[in-house]
Amino acid sequence: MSETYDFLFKFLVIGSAGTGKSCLLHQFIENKFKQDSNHTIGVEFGSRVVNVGGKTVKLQIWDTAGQERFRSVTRSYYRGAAGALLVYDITSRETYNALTNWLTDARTLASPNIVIILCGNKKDLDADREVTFLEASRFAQENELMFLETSALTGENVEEGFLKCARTILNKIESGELDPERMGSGIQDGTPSLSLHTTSPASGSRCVWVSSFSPLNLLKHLETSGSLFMKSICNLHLQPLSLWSDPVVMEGHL
Ligand SMILES: Nc1nc2c(ncn2[C@@H]2O[C@H](COP(=O)(O)OP(=O)(O)OP(=O)(O)O)[C@@H](O)[C@H]2O)c(=O)[nH]1
Repeated sequence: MSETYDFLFKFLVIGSAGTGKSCLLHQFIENKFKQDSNHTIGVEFGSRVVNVGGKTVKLQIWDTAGQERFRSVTRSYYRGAAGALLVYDITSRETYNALTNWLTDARTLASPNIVIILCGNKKDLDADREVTFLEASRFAQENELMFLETSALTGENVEEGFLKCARTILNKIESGELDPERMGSGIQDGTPSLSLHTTSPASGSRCVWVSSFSPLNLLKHLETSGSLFMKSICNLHLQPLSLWSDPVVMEGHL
């Protein structure tokens, strides 16, 4: 179905493996905890339309694999992201110590202006905490990040994290600090979009990928990210069905 919205923001969810990135995305999209979450291979995708400050905003969210072996693939998705959730696990100092590397990647590969919210996830496991709220808040302050502790399990602060990030981007657009027209801003206005659907007969799951791009950005996107990655790992063949019929304009087979 075609959706109308005022803006589309590209978001990333980044951070070390096992911190709960996929569960946070799932909680935000489905409003429930993802049981038996497995390591993400490459990237996964979700989207949701939200209302922020009187505007309708579609969040196009790329959940990246935290494992080092996927780093070169996931890095290719950073370009042009407007916002990011940078996730660590409050029960793992190792994931907290890795934050600086993730932050450097986000600011160099996405955009120096990317709006980032630091999420200390697994807040429900307070008894096993290895990172205090205070030290993480200091880190956030020193690095000009917003900060929240979240729980993908209980849902606490999950919606707030995504919305806070979106609200900040919108404020920056309204104040003129961010220009949505700039190439690579990670922001599109609500012009008609194309959807990209793929089907996996092997797994029987449909809509492995569903994403929307304005027509102008579609070819660029296909060149730079989704299709190349999918082609490289899954031998995906994309076939245009019809360029202007919404929602299914392309179909692929794994
Ligand atoms: N208690 C608790 N467990 C969580 C929470 N979020 C995620 N988990 C668990 O943490 C593990 C990893 O979660 P994922 O969402 O797969 O982690 P990820 O960051 O996406 O991992 P990669 O895909 O490898 O980068 C799973 O066993 C989840 O059940 C949370 O808020 N609380």
